[in-house]
Amino acid sequence: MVDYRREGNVAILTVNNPPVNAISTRVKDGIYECISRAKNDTKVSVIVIHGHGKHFIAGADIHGFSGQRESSKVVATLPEVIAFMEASNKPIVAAIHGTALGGGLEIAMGCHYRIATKSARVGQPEVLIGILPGAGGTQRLPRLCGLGPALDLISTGRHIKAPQALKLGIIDKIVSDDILKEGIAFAKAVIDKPLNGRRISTLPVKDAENAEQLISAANASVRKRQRGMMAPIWNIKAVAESIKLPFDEAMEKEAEYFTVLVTSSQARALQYAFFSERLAPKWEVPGVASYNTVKPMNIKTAAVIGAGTMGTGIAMALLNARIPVTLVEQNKQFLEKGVKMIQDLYAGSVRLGKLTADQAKYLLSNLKTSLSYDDLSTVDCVIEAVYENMALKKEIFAKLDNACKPSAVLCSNTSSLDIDEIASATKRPDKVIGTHFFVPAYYMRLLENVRGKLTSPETIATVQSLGVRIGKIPVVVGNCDSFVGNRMLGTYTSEAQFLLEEGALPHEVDSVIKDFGIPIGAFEVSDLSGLDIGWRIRKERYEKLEKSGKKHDPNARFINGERFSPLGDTLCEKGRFGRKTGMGWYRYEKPGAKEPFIDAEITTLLEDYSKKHNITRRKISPQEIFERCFYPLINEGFKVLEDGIATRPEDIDVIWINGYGWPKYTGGPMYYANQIGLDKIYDTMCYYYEQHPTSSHWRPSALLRDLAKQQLPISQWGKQVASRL
Ligand SMILES: CC(C)(COP(=O)(O)OP(=O)(O)OC[C@H]1O[C@@H](n2cnc3c(N)ncnc32)[C@H](O)[C@@H]1OP(=O)(O)O)[C@@H](O)C(=O)NCCC(=O)NCCSC(=O)C[C@@H](O)CCCCCCCCCCCCC(=O)O
Repeated sequence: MVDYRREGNVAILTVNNPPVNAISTRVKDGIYECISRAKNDTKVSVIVIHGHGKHFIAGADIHGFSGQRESSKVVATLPEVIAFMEASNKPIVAAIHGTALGGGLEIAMGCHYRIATKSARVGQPEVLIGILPGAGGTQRLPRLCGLGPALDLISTGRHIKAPQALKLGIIDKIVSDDILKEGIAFAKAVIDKPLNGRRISTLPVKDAENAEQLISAANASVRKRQRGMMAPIWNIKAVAESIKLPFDEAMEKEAEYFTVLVTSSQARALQYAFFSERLAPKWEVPGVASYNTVKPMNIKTAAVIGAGTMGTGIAMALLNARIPVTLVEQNKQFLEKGVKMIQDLYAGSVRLGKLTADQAKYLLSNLKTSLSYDDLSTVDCVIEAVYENMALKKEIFAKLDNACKPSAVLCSNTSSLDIDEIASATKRPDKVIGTHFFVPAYYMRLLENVRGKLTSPETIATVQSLGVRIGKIPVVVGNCDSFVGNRMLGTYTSEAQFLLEEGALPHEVDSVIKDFGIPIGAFEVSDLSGLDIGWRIRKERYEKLEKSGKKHDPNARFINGERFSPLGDTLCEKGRFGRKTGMGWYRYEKPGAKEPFIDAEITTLLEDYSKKHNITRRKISPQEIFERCFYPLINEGFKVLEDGIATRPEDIDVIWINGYGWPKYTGGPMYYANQIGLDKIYDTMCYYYEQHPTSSHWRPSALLRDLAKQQLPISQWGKQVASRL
């Protein structure tokens, strides 16, 4: 785990714990033993610590916070090991490449010098997994780089690159990529330098005079950006101790606050989410294939069909990953508008300093445009991103099938339509797959990859690997109406509207949703994305119904015996499409304005509606709103597992956290269900199903029922499903 060797008078400690050199008990013990050995070795004058593989040290082993810890041979805790390093009379140099994160940076700060390669990143990301830097990070970082930057880095968890770390004084020098050679050379040059002033714990905190202002600004930012999370508040509190107490006493506070956080349910949920996100790309279709049995195709070039918001966003996601893209539209004007959208977004990134002008120019140089599918004969992958219309999509896929080389993978960005039907328009259904991106596609991390009945494992592997390459978290799901995310969302949006019919107002429903931690309410989001989008899809369904001989009544509150709310259609008929028309479920100052206001017209419309349908409006409690919005959604997640549409509860959680703003600190809907108690959810489902028998989303899932009855956690779901098959 930690190797020791000596080169002349330099002791070299190599941390070797793949894949990221995380600090396990054995690594911690190894560092302690090697430092002791170097201290006692009379031939050693200076010590270099570095990491084997891609990283210096990416922090403590996260598995250790909730699992069983290995017993320690040397007993000293990590903070004690770091204090032992700092007290050494022989200089210690941290030679950093890859990342020095969390406990890795804390170890580096226990050293007397820190050098790093230019591409190295450092940070204290503990807050993101619900804890705080518990090995002196909250006390040494403000002494090293100042209170303001330390508060920022520790409360946000963001990583910074070596050049910025150098500016902040976190590292002493940027060196070439031959990090060990550089470390040894640097160490030799500092052998005789006095260590006074190099032991960070002995230094005063920089910027202490502005402490009050800096701490209240940090707290204000947390309230705004990390609402509902407890870790950022405790992180700030721990850093604030650095200006109130001497180092040793503040370290005791750090340990006390660390204990509060590490035992919290938020920390457990965030750590579960951390590992779930890393599990998602490792897809598995039980009994068929999995990520480690199939090789993906290498995508060298891609095309995107449709230059609207979705198509241009997808094109940018590909361009950002240096994949040349051909953007195709049927109409020159649309194409030019799309290209302008991309150019403007890159120009904005340049203005914000996220890209240099040269980088933006390079990215744009990989964008080609075309009005003809004939230009797609050599591309490896095409992503269709036109509006949701089956006939149109089938027409496009038939044309793509003729125009593209036989090995090309054909993807549809549909958010709800049947992939098998789309694939049936081609002679290569094995190469057809859904790639459901989320708006804005260049930013949102979720990619829901929808496999059809005939999609080949190689095609699945290809889009999963492409997803990782373009910085997404790809999740494989099965084909059903609206797939996983939108299928579960459907229960929530329907129930939100039923609540309006029965007495709630849009802002009342939205505030319960936001209080739970979802950043935007159901009605706010509907106004943001445009009510007309759902209306168009529904109108297609009404037409289909009519074709099958069933007349659609615009006032109908039931379709095929299932409760339905026509309220969305009513608003659209009045031209209330949401923000873009200045009115939807809310009123806006003008079309396009962002701030929603409660609209008296909507209140009247709802009252009239309820009267017309003989519904007695009543005050609906926040608890009822909560249960009615979220329990059917969770229940649908269980049904999705039962149906084999999702292969793991973790995948559903990743979808909801990364595509729908579900608060990560609750772990996602499936993990959260366990926290509420599966029996409680099941009983509540039964209660509402009795009251609302015409809403099938209240029918409890059999899987939920079985687990609840046997008092089993969701982790046992696989066995339950298997036992019924
Ligand atoms: C490092 C990354 C940036 C790499 O990203 P990349 O995309 O390249 O790769 P992946 O993310 O896919 O990761 C690859 C692989 O590695 C696994 N992994 C990554 N990091 C860790 C980790 N830290 N632990 C375990 N495993 C990790 C990952 O799961 C993948 O595995 P797979 O099987 O899927 O291949 C990126 O990975 C990243 O950002 N990692 C997380 C970095 C991080 O969060 N670091 C902080 C960790 S927490 C920490 O360091 C806490 C410290 O402050 C120390 C706290 C000490 C506490 C001691 C308290 C004592 C209190 C005193 C009490 C005294 C009284 C008493 O004793 O009683």
